[in-house]
Amino acid sequence: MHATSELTSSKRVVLAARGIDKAYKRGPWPARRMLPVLADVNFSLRQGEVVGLVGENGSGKSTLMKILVGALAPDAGEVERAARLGYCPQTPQLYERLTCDEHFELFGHAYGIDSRREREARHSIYVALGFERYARVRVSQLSGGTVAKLNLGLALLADPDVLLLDEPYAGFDWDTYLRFWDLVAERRISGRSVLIISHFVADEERFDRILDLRDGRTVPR
Ligand SMILES: Nc1ncnc2c1ncn2[C@@H]1O[C@H](COP(=O)(O)OP(=O)(O)OP(=O)(O)O)[C@@H](O)[C@H]1O
Repeated sequence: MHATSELTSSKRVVLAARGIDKAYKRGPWPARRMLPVLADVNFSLRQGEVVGLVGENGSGKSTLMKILVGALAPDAGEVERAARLGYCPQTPQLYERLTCDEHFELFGHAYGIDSRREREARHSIYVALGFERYARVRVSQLSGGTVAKLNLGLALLADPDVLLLDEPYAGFDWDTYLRFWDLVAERRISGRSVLIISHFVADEERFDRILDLRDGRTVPR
């Protein structure tokens, strides 16, 4: 793990969750019961931190991520967002008939970025992740790995202060995996924060902190 984690502890908190509970309804009526997934989760992310949230399949990682970004309401607890967030969901929310370029244009409009800045950002994302040659290819014709690059690229487009990534490197080849970590390291140096959730962590030294999600709670490793 990075030696600077003590340094970052003096930095401001950009995202915090306190006392988060979440349960889902399960099973057919009338045998419906509540399945508790998160129980009193407390979490914070500081400026310039790269944090891993690790847990086995079904442990509630995506549920917590959705609550952190505001896509899902918790049953109890609160989330404080003190910076601009970018979110890369586990299942890409893309349009089959649109090309990569068209996605960047569409998301650029949605983020309110002017078209010159959007084109510059798009170009550097293509170069950083190595998929410029697919710029004019429709999503329906892209490989799974390229879809994952586009999904990540769209989260990067508005240059958010905090990047929340749900299983970002699952479909990446080795070269892209290394490019991904270069990109994360650059963001870290420039004071931006990254939260990565995954069911496995191969390179612990790339993170400032790793938290395990176990029995509905986050436990520092
Ligand atoms: N909308 C839903 N309704 C009912 N149960 C749900 C719903 N979403 C998730 N669950 C259940 O909540 C638990 C946690 O799911 P979640 O997707 O948060 O886990 P995860 O740690 O991200 O899993 P994975 O590593 O497989 O992606 C699982 O048992 C899942 O089946």
